[in-house]
Amino acid sequence: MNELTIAMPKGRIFEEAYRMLLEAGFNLPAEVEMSRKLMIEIPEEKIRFILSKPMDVPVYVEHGVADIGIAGKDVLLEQQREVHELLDLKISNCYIASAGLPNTSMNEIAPRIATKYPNIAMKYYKGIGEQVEIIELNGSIELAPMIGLADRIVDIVSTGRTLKENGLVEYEFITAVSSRLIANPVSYRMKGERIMDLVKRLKKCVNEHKNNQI
Ligand SMILES: Nc1ncnc2c1ncn2[C@@H]1O[C@H](COP(=O)(O)OP(=O)(O)OP(=O)(O)O)[C@@H](O)[C@H]1O
Ligand SMILES: O=P(O)(O)OC[C@H]1O[C@H](OP(=O)(O)OP(=O)(O)O)[C@H](O)[C@@H]1O
Repeated sequence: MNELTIAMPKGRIFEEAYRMLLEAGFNLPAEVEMSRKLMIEIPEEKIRFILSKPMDVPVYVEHGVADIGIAGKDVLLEQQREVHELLDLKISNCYIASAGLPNTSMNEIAPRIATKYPNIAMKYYKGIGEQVEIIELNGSIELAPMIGLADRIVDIVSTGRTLKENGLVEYEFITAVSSRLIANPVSYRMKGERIMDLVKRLKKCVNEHKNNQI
């Protein structure tokens, strides 16, 4: 059996993704103790996890140091890397939207859009024929309209709580987001059997989740 290196995003997605691997029958420790370790070896399954920032997962997979990885569709759309998207895991669901102060229209000339997703935002506004100026931020995006840095933000919305608590309203839905299983194209060819077995088992979990929701 080939050794498989899996890039896992630390933070929000990790817990749901790890639980799914357990459900898929992989022989993993029931709980991963929260340590500072960034690489976890599971010799029984010939699996090695590398834990990275969510935005970095496609980088490891594209370079082939991880065979597969789990990444948000937001990250994949933003980065457009050379990786295969194998399966929608339908976890960590949220969406990308534009938002701003209530009852305000955008500046007529080059409205300013604050975002952690410059490519997604640029493509969206280009698509609707708006010429915008992108202001790239790394977090706390909702601050931007409040303090006059931007007319609108383009950011993730999940519960809507952050928008509400900062007095912002949603203007346009841009795209739905969930986590995806991705693979390095060479690994996909060389370790195809192993990767397809994993896809099959995870697909079964995705379908079971769907059936439980009906
Ligand atoms: N409410 C949410 N806010 C942000 N990301 C979410 C949310 N719900 C689901 N996600 C998914 O989780 C991923 C982000 O995870 P997380 O919030 O742990 O990282 P981050 O805050 O972007 O990273 P960093 O560690 O660099 O601050 C996104 O790429 C998205 O796919
Ligand atoms: O709709 P909600 O459930 O409120 O979730 C959306 C918020 O969560 C994310 O922020 P995060 O907590 O990752 O903080 P940061 O982007 O400011 O680092 C996102 O950027 C929104 O601000």
